[in-house]
Amino acid sequence: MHPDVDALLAAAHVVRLPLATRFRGILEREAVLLRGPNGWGEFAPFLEYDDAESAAWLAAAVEAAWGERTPVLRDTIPVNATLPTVPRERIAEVLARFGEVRTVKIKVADAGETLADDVARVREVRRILGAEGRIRVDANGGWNVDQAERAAHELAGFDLEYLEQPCATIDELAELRGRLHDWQLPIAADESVRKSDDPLAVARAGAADLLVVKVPPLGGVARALRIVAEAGLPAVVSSAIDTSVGLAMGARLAAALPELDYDCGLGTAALLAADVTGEPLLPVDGAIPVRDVDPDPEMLRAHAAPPDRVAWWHARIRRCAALLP
Ligand SMILES: O=C(O)CCC(=O)c1ccccc1C(=O)O
Ligand SMILES: [Mg+2]
Repeated sequence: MHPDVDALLAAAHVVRLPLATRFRGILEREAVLLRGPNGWGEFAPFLEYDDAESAAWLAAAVEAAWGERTPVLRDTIPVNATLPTVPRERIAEVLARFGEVRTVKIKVADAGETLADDVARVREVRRILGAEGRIRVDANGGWNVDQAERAAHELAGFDLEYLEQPCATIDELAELRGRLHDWQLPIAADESVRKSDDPLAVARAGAADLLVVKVPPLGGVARALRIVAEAGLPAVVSSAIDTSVGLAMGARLAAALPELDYDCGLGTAALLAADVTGEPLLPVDGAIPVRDVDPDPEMLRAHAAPPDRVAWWHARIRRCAALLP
């Protein structure tokens, strides 16, 4: 199952794709697509991640392209729209990229934004979606416990589905969860799962009501399935501004989970201005299909990263491959 590093480099296509809107401060997304005997995998840890963290992403890409497939239980995955921190006037236009979705995840607590800005965005999304729509917010750990409690208070009238990673640490999440208990506002853990040495610690601490799980940081579909089973909590599968190849990896996990009660964060092909296939995994009627994605060689060529970036990614793959189990 494990290709050696020369096989990995021979299988690698490094691309740089434009985003339709700024996300996490970036306007372009670099990714490596790897073709193995069993399909395609994606290796795209964010540029600032260290090698230890990035090695899990490589393990996931290798599993996708060289490993066995997990049996799937469903053939489409309901997804949410993901709303980056955009001005209120642009919200309708960004959401329209996702087509007909019933669920929106709104980024909040971004640097330079006030709680009033976040509340205004949530209000606008509720107006667009109507009372039936589902809204969740993701603070990426940007609030302390008091700020998060305050935000929960201000957002109380908008019938939120859950708060994703309101605070950075497991202790803070546990404290907040205690304070919000009477409010019936669930807390989802994302970074506390994918960036922790122990992805089960947050569940063991009783610090979250549900888990956000992503295939690459958890080292693959098989390991992510084990983590969800051991945690014993509901899970939402999400992504990281992946190409359609990476989204297909997430869809496979979502399709294999025994229970899937929440719409998944796998609609983000809508945030790309270009993808690697002419048949991208864009949401249709609020869902994406579970299927293999084969990049179009023409599109890989058209979006090939510049030579210095290819060399940078090859060096990163070499270092991460040395850390694989
Ligand atoms: O979950 C989603 O709706 C999409 C993915 C997403 O929000 C995300 C994308 C890139 C990096 C971090 C995150 C995150 O969930 O925190
Ligand atoms: Mg998140």
